[in-house]
Amino acid sequence: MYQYQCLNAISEAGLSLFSEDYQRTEEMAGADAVLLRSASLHETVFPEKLKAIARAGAGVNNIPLEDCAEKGIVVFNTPGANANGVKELVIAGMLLASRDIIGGIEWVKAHAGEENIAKTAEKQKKMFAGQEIEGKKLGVIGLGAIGVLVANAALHLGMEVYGYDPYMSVDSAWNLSRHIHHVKNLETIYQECDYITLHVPALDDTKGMIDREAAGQMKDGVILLNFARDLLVKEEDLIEALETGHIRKYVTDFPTAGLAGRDHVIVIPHLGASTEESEDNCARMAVREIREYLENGNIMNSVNFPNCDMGKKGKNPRITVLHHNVPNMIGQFTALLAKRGINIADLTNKSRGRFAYTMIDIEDTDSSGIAEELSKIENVLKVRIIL
Ligand SMILES: NC(=O)c1ccc[n+]([C@@H]2O[C@H](COP(=O)([O-])OP(=O)(O)OC[C@H]3O[C@@H](n4cnc5c(N)ncnc54)[C@H](O)[C@@H]3O)[C@@H](O)[C@H]2O)c1
Ligand SMILES: O=C(O)[C@H](O)COP(=O)(O)O
Repeated sequence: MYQYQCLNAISEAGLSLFSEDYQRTEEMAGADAVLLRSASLHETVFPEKLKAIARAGAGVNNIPLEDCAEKGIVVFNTPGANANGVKELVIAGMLLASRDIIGGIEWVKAHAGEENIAKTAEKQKKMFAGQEIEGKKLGVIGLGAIGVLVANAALHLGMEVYGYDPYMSVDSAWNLSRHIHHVKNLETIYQECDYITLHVPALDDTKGMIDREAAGQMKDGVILLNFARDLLVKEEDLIEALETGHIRKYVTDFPTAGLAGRDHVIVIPHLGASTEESEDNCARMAVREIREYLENGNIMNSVNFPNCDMGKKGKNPRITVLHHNVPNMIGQFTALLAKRGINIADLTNKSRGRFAYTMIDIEDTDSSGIAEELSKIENVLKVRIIL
């Protein structure tokens, strides 16, 4: 029986995919797997039994990935599963920033109950006039699952789209419309675009990327959208640019004390992925990843270990070893099995940065004591025998 814990509300469409071999627990100490959305794990002391963490979503800056890897905990996310939900909200954000829809609706609310409201509205509506997005230039920074969808959708709305992503995947390249200008530097985006939208993860080299210098290169009156992470923008520099009107509007999915209620800022309470469809998609993918790892040892969509797949486990035990990516690990594993007279039916080893993963199918039914012996090898992080 496997135990799982949910640290955030995870859609039933996903949880119902757990078989009767899985039981929900409220205690992390007993959990084999944890599912979460944006709950922070940076202060968490991880229990020995924990094997997997699945982030039902894209961003993993709420999880200490290296720390988890050192403890032999595989962390997964659900790439692309909420991208459409975010794309739709970004388009809404662009429209809200272009037309004073919010101001207009508030005006109507304030005049509720007035007999002559229709007549007054016709007189007052010039206060809420705006501009159209068709024909304007949009810069998309980060052409991953969300960036590509936003870029293609904006193109269909008649915008001229510039995209920047030096690390773009082949999949994204396939999905991106060829009508998008693929630019090689951020300066072009800053200097050309009327709207700029951020779709990069919060990493060391992206945190604070929108600072005074970046803002200074942008066009006067630019509209900036941030549905990626608050940390990408230096708030004091942003506020300065908003006060001078250089940045005309900032639309963000991340409320902060400094921005909530401020003029020229539209703050949404992190709703990008909060749609029925995205929540269901993320939960389903997260549960499938956990089941595949716990039951077969296969890793797909990990963000701290390499992906590795040996198919469905056969009738004999499968040994899985998470370890540091250093020489002679496989030599030591196979020597240990050879010493016991155990033949290997199949073996896969994959590495990713400092970490690696080895899966071994043995031609023997008796695996007793192997896990203990393998665990003693230096640089081994976690051993599992899947029976
Ligand atoms: N608002 C929300 O609810 C919501 C929902 C999902 C994701 N997000 C955020 O959006 C981010 C992007 O999500 P995604 O699903 O598109 O992820 P993704 O991994 O598919 O795409 C990220 C893209 O950013 C690119 N990138 C990385 N560093 C870059 C850099 N320095 N300059 C330019 N491009 C760079 C990568 O090459 C990749 O193509 C997530 O990391 C998360 O922080 C927010
Ligand atoms: O990175 C993500 O997937 C989003 O920020 C969504 O976060 P949420 O699952 O907490 O809504």
